Amino acid sequence: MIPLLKIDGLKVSIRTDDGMAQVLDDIGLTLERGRILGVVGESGCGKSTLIRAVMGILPKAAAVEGGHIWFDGENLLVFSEAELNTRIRSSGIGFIPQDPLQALNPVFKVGTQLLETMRRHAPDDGSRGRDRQRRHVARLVDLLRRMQVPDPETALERYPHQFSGGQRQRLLIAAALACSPTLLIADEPTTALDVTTQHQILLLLRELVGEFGLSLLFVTHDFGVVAELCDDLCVIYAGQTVEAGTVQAVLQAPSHPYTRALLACHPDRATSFVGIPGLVPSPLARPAGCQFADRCGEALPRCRTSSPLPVKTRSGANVRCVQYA
Ligand SMILES: Nc1ncnc2c1ncn2[C@@H]1O[C@H](COP(=O)(O)OP(=O)(O)OP(=O)(O)O)[C@@H](O)[C@H]1O
Repeated sequence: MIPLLKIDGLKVSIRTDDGMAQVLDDIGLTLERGRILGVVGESGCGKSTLIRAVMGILPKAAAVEGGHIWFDGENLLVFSEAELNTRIRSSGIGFIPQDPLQALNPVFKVGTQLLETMRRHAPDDGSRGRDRQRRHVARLVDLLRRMQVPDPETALERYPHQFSGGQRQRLLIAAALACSPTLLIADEPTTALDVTTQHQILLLLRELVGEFGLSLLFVTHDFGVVAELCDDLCVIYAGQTVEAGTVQAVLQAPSHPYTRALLACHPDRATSFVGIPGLVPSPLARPAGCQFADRCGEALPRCRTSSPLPVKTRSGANVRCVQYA
């Protein structure tokens, strides 16, 4: 069966006052049906731009310079705005944002906001007017009950501030599911939550993937979350996929020096507070050769001149590093 989402060779640049920023430069990933793929990378690696490219909401100054985004076998990059609206942003892909407080307008009731999303994006089921509205309310109440939001019948009448952070995130998961998508994209949805609430939300997401037959693309910088939630993992650095494989393969035997450096920084593994020295290169001034070479403890002279392509290692993961080329 073809994967639900497959991205290959994706290149995106953004026009800025200081010149063209090469933000994505050869991103590749595969999300199989019914699986959870974690996309990991430091701040500034291009995770949000990748999500925007998949959802067709890149900024106007952005240009896709190469590659494909295959969704259910169709290249989203050739879809018109109208097709993206009716087929992708509605029933195709559901999005769970990082910050529910920012995503929900504080002055409108939760029901008003979620129903507006459904009014605009829910697939046409033949119902009209009040009948359609009644169906949407019933679907939302069912979903809120499933998300274990307290008093789901009255929740729609409440305002965002009347919910806790974890409950607000559950509201947004319900909103993302309301139009019955096949792909869910979550952008660090548990970052602002305490550890217990984070664990509950991750558990809920895992259950929903099985129950609703979804695939989940989960963006995070936290390997702990990846280990707990994901089946597969794609590590990105400076707009490139540097390592991709099953979570088991990559976490047990990380091949790319960047993956190893990121893992060494994780609180569960680090013996003291450490970080990777140096910064992600600016997309306005990408170095020649391997993008990680300047920060890599294992860099060889040729790393600064040759740009390796991803190759399969013995663990089954794909790695972009001259050591394996
Ligand atoms: N509209 C834009 N104009 C100029 N540069 C941009 C724009 N959007 C993103 N960039 C640059 O592209 C790079 C990747 O940004 P992006 O937000 O995709 O990274 P990220 O991995 O999601 O980071 P974070 O985890 O901090 O959100 C950064 O260097 C950023 O400054």
